[in-house]
Amino acid sequence: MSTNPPPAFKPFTLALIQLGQIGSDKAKNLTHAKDMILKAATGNSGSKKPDLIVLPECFNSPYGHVHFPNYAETILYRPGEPYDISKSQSESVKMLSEAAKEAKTWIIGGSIPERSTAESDAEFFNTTTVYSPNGNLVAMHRKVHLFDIDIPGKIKFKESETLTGGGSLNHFDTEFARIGLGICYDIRFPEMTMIAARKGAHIMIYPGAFNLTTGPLHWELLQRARAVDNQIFISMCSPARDMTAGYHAWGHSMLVDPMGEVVAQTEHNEDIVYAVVDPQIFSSARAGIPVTTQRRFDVYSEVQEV
Ligand SMILES: NC(=O)CCC(=O)C(=O)O
Repeated sequence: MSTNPPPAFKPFTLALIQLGQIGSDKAKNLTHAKDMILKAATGNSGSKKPDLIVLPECFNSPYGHVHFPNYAETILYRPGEPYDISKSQSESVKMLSEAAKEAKTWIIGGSIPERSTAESDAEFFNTTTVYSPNGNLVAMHRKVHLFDIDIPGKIKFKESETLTGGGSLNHFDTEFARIGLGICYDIRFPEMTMIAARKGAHIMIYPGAFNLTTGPLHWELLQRARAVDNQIFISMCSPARDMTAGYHAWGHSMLVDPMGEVVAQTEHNEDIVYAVVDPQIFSSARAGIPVTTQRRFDVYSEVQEV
């Protein structure tokens, strides 16, 4: 993770694609995702063309641990090293790179199941990749906290049946902001957001896919909590809800500002949410309630290991 000073925070337009039609046919999933990126890139009547487009978690595959190995792609990205897209073994990476170039926008490519190597002893990750407007792959994040839950009678899910958790925290810099990365369940771990905020992130973006049990209770609450605690913007981008799929996503893709207000959101159908990320709210929240300068690290140090 870079420790350079963050870029100046400038207003930018975000487009969250709450993608529908994610089925078992990967080629169709990729074609539809690209079409939606190009549609999102034109903006809507009330907004300018977006600077950054975000896809949801697991956009090229059905969501479920049995599917991950079958849909996984080998990316072989090494942070800080140039990446030759033309030699990439990942069709999703190639599509996202082309889409970023055609749309001339930054893209956070939701997430895909990733295979660490082409060898038989490969590990599998839930991975997001990031593209600059010239189509370069510039950052990657592997979901750190795997979604392993069991709420009797409601939902049981165990990503760790086939996935391994990522081992790093990641952000990237654009010409308008420093952007921290997480994936879905990662939002339940405030440490991650706190570290990103203290490293200068202006916004944390989480491709995600909550469900019909935890979604209504926690989806908005967690985003507002992380936003207020850290006085940064928080956004989560979900797939659309498909009641014929094995996993029912909550939807409600949204952007929350540093005061904890929901700036924009949608319901559960396929949709594109456009929102302006306004640095003025970031500055006024921090000036009015100056917790970022009132922290008592002298007191907290004793609980670091608890
Ligand atoms: N895909 C996920 O990580 C789902 C997380 C979730 O639903 C939760 O309640 O947390």
